[in-house]
Amino acid sequence: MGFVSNLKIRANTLFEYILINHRWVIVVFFLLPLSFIYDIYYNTRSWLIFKLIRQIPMCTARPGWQTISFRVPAYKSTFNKIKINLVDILEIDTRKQTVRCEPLVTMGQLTKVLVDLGWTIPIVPEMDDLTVGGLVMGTGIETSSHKYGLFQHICTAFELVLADGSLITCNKDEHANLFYSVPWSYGTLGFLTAVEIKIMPAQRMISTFLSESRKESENDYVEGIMFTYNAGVVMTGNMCNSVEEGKLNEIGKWYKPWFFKHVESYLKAGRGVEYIPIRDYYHRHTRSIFWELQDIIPFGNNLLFRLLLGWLVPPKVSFLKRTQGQKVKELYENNHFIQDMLVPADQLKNALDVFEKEVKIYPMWLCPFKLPADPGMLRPLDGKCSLFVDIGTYGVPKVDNFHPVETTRRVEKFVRNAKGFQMLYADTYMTVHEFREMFNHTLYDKIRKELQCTKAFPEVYDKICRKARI
Ligand SMILES: NC(=O)C1=CN([C@@H]2O[C@H](COP(=O)(O)OP(=O)(O)OC[C@H]3O[C@@H](n4cnc5c(N)ncnc54)[C@H](OP(=O)(O)O)[C@@H]3O)[C@@H](O)[C@H]2O)C=CC1
Ligand SMILES: CC(C)=CCC[C@@H](C)[C@H]1CC[C@@]2(C)C3=C(CC[C@]12C)[C@@]1(C)CC[C@H](O)C(C)(C)[C@@H]1CC3
Repeated sequence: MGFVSNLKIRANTLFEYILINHRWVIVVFFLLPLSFIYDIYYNTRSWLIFKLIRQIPMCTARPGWQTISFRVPAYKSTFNKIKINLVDILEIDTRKQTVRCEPLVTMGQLTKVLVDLGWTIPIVPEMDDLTVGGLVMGTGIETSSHKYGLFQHICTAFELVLADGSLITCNKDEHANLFYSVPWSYGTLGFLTAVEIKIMPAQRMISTFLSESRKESENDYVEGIMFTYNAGVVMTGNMCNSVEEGKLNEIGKWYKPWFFKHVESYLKAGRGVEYIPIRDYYHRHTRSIFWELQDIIPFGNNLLFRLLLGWLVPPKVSFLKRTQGQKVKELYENNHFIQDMLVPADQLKNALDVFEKEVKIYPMWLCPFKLPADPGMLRPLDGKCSLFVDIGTYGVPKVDNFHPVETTRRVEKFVRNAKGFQMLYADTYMTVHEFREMFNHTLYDKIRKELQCTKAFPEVYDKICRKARI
């Protein structure tokens, strides 16, 4: 008789009767074998993880189609994917003038929270969905970069989980070598868990002054768009709080013309000043995805379309990517050129000639930036802080002899010889040797050895080369 019968519990079913009066039946025939199988499963899993998976390099589990680049990383299907679903802004310290945020915080999310509180980050890379993690591990640039440098130069600390599982915080004073090696390392030194970024007070408007001349030291923002080889518009902007009567232009409103089309109208109109709300300015190229949306929705800038559906635009880059299919992909591969090349300012004229000869794509984006002489992957040639220009070409080449690989390789060669750099979200056809010639690996190699990254993470080249992307 089962001991529970003394408690006068009535069994309603046979199963309950056995459970109450003869529990050993369940335990011996079911629970013991189940416990045995459970232990075998977890022990085998643990053994496998330790022996095999630890030999497989790691990457983040963020799906390839979500990333802001043309391709999907091939390694996402073979590497050990580590979930880093950290999506929040952690702390805004107005006394220290910093914001601490997690790697999946996006630019759109960050500017919304900060600007509402009267703050901003000095460089807000264009496109709402760019993430802090991607911008730190890759790079970020905007029209205030002539003053503040690249995205990495406004970051004051990185918090990472290293290959051995330890958590480390690095900045200019503590673990400085690691701090300078993280930018452009594409997740090959550790997993980023938090970033501290400088903030500064934001004023509500930006007055943009569209003219042919530019005075870098006096302007908060400088941007150029070339519409032909000979004609372009230079925009300089400053933050301000008041608006001149009749000069407010809320370019972010859904019914407004696409920004680059609006800028183009200044080719005829000549100089002009206008006042733009700060977030509208930051995300001015978002609605038209620079000028890429015109190839996808040819009537997207038509007034009727803007009035009716403009509020839904743009589609998410990640959704476009997810749904493009093989044929569209091939079409883009063979007839489209998407590159950002960073060249020393004194090479700008030569670079414009090369782009005119090789691709003839307009509009062309020009964004000056300052490159401090910090240690790391990017080193200005003479070891002094110098001015560079990002030349952004996105579109269909208008030359007869365009060949996706050969043309890109010729442009890459020019950039290497000019001591410039290629942005690595785009296709790169450089060999590993050419890549190491463009990017200084001295500190990177040292840190990888020190942190025992060899088995845990691949090298940058193996994540960004053409072979690693589908
Ligand atoms: N205005 C601008 O400056 C623009 C910049 N870009 C480019 O877009 C890219 C950013 O796109 P986004 O979609 O945000 O980022 P991605 O998801 O493309 O990530 C870029 C790289 O950063 C690594 N990475 C991201 N988060 C972490 C983390 N927490 N720990 C370790 N590694 C991490 C990724 O590693 P893994 O492969 O393992 O996931 C990947 O190699 C940048 O490379 C930038 O240069 C694009 C448009 C405009
Ligand atoms: C430094 C700066 C300002 C870079 C801007 C880069 C953008 C113009 C690039 C980044 C991602 C990008 C390559 C992308 C595309 C166009 C150019 C983009 C937006 C598109 C939308 C073109 C159409 C394609 O079918 C597809 C959807 C895959 C891609 C996605 C990524």
